[in-house]
This record gives sequence, structure tokens and C-alpha cells, in this order.
Amino acid sequence: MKGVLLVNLGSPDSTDSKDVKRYLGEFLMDERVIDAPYWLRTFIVKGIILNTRPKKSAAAYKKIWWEEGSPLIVLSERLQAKVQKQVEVPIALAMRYGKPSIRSGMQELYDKGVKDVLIIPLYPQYAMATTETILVLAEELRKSFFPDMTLTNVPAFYNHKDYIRVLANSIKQSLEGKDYEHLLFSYHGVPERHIRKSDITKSHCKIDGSCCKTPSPAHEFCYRHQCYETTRQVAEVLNFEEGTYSTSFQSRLGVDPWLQPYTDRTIDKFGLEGMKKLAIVTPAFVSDCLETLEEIAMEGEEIFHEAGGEEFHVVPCINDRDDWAEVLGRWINEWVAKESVMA
Ligand SMILES: C=CC1=C(C)c2cc3[nH]c(cc4nc(cc5[nH]c(cc1n2)c(C)c5CCC(=O)O)C(CCC(=O)O)=C4C)c(C)c3C=C
Ligand SMILES: [Fe+2]
Ligand SMILES: [Fe+2]
Repeated sequence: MKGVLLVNLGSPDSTDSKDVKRYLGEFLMDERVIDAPYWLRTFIVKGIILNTRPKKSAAAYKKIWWEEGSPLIVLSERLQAKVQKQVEVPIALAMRYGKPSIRSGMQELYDKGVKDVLIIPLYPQYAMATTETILVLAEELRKSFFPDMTLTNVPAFYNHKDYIRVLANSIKQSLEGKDYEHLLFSYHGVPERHIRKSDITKSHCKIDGSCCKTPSPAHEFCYRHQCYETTRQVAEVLNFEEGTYSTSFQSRLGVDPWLQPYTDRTIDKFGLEGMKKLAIVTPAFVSDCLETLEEIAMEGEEIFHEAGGEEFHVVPCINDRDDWAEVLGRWINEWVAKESVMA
């Protein structure tokens, strides 16, 4: 029997500093998130980050938390429920960090008799800190606890026409009737080192962008290329003129160089240059979360206003949009009928 595991990033159980600390500990000790040797990662995470960050992060989570819980979890549950209505096979929801875990999602499917699982990482662009870590963990769990299961996955869908259409629809509807001079596509950042590590050719990725338009097998796993490609394809569908949109990277942590340009500095620069009306969309996130509701919609707006900007429009993530749930339902039904993923 077939079944589906939808996987998102995860959130703390509550906004209590202790829960945030436990969640951040699990998240940041992942060797594909902070990719330092174990001893150094332990020192950085347990010796430095977990002594200061949980309090600050807990305060930020408090600003965006909903009565039903973490926005990311609640929105993922709503999406799961909508997609379930489109398909006959069971769909379980799991988070890479925190609850419900990937192991519990696999167990839930197994208990229903599912042996053939389609994993859908809820990330449009591939990164070792997102898609890769989900697939690696799921395979480890399969080997240890569910050896008679087979796993297949939906690959990064950053350029899939169905996804591009949903994102374009969402931008169009959200900005309908709004006046804005520029649309900024802000993606979650990753350290530049991650891009080099994911380069299967070991020689293609140059970080400065000189490589991302040259076709290469490296692009199947290049987060930077995939982000720029999502922006380019959405801009094409919406007939945006060159210069009226751009791409940036948010949420950097630590002192190493991350993908640039940085979103906060870009917003500041736009304001200082005299831009008055800015719109922003965050396509690396399928569900609204701390990084979109607080870092962009609150901090980003403040930066823009302080730099002289006046109107700041934030496009919501695709969340549980009907057209998005329909697309996921179609991809699943195609897999169920034909064995192929996303024809
Ligand atoms: C070294 C650190 C991090 C890397 C690399 C990273 C990549 C990455 N993350 C997301 C998506 C999300 N990240 C979120 C929160 C978050 N991310 C990091 C660090 C790295 N992320 C931290 C420390 C946090 C916690 C928040 C904080 O303390 O400020 C979230 C939000 C979760 C929520 O509960 O709302 C998402 C989603 C992507 C897509 C990505 C690489 C492409
Ligand atoms: Fe993150
Ligand atoms: Fe590149």
C-alpha cells in the first residue's frame, strides 16, 4: 500500500525558553545545518548559541504565536487536511525537528499498512540544511525500524510549472490594487560553504553568481541557482520588467559569509535610496513562520520605515492555498497511478 509523508522544518513545542532551547539544540546540532566537526559544533551550539539565543528567540516566537500553536505547524496541518481530501492514500505530517517527528510519521503510515512511501519535503529549493537532511534521516530510520518500506521523494520543485503558477497567483492576488515600486524575493540564506559542499561537479559553483546561468548538473543541488531560477520564472509569468524585482537572502547566523545580498541590508539600502513603496515575498518558505512573520513582516518593515520607506507589503507564503493543495494532490495521484513523481 502507498502513503505520503509531508515534511516541514518544525517549531518549538511552546514559546517557553526551555522548549525553544530544546528545539534549537536539536536543529543546530544537525551536521547538515551547522556543518562543523562534532566537537566544534557542540562547542558552538551548546557552549555559545544555546546560552544566549533561546531567550531572544522565545521573545520573537511570542510575537507571532497563534492560539492554536506555532504558525508553521498549524499551517502545515491545514495543508495536510486539504491535500488529504484530494487523494485516497493516507497522508502523514512530520517535522524534521521537534514534533511530530519523522519517525512517528513513518510509524503512523506503517500502522496503516503503508510500505511504499512518497516523501514530500516542503521546500521548493534544495539545500543540505533542508531537503537533504530530511531524506538522510528518513533513510536511516527506514533501515533501522522499517526495513520493508521503500522511500521515494518529490525532488526540489523550484522550477516546476505548477509551483511557479501557484506562487505567481499568490503574489498577484496579494498585491492586487497595491502600489509598489519593487518586489524583493527574499530567500532563507545558507553559508556560502554549503553551496560549495553541494556542488557535485566540485568545480562549478563560484558563489558570486557567475556560474548560476551556465547550465550544469551541479544545479540539481545548488540552492543559489534554484532561488534565482524561481525568481526568474515567476517574473517571467508575471511579466515583470527588469529592475522592478530582485533577489536577496535573509536570516544569517554566525560570522561566516552567507549568500548575498543580505535582505536586511537590501531593505535598508532601498529606503536610503529614496524608495517609498516596497513589496516582499519569501519563496523559500512554504508556510509562514518566525522567519516571515517576525523577521520580515516586523523587523523588515521597521528597517524600511527607519530608512525613509513608507509602504511595506508582505506577500504571505503559499501556506494552505487551494491551488497549492490541488497541485500537491495531483502530484500524489500521478505517483499513485503511474509510479512516476511529478510528470
Ligand atoms: C546555521 C543555521 C541555519 C541554516 C543553515 C538554516 C537554513 C534554513 N532554514 C530554513 C527554514 C527555516 N529556518 C527557521 C528558523 C531558524 N533557522 C535557523 C538557522 C539556520 N537555518 C535558526 C537558528 C532558526 C530559529 C529561529 C531563531 O532562533 O531565530 C524557520 C522557522 C521555524 C519556525 O518555527 O517558525 C524556517 C522555516 C531554510 C529554508 C533553510 C535553508 C535553505
Ligand atoms: Fe533556518
Ligand atoms: Fe551557481
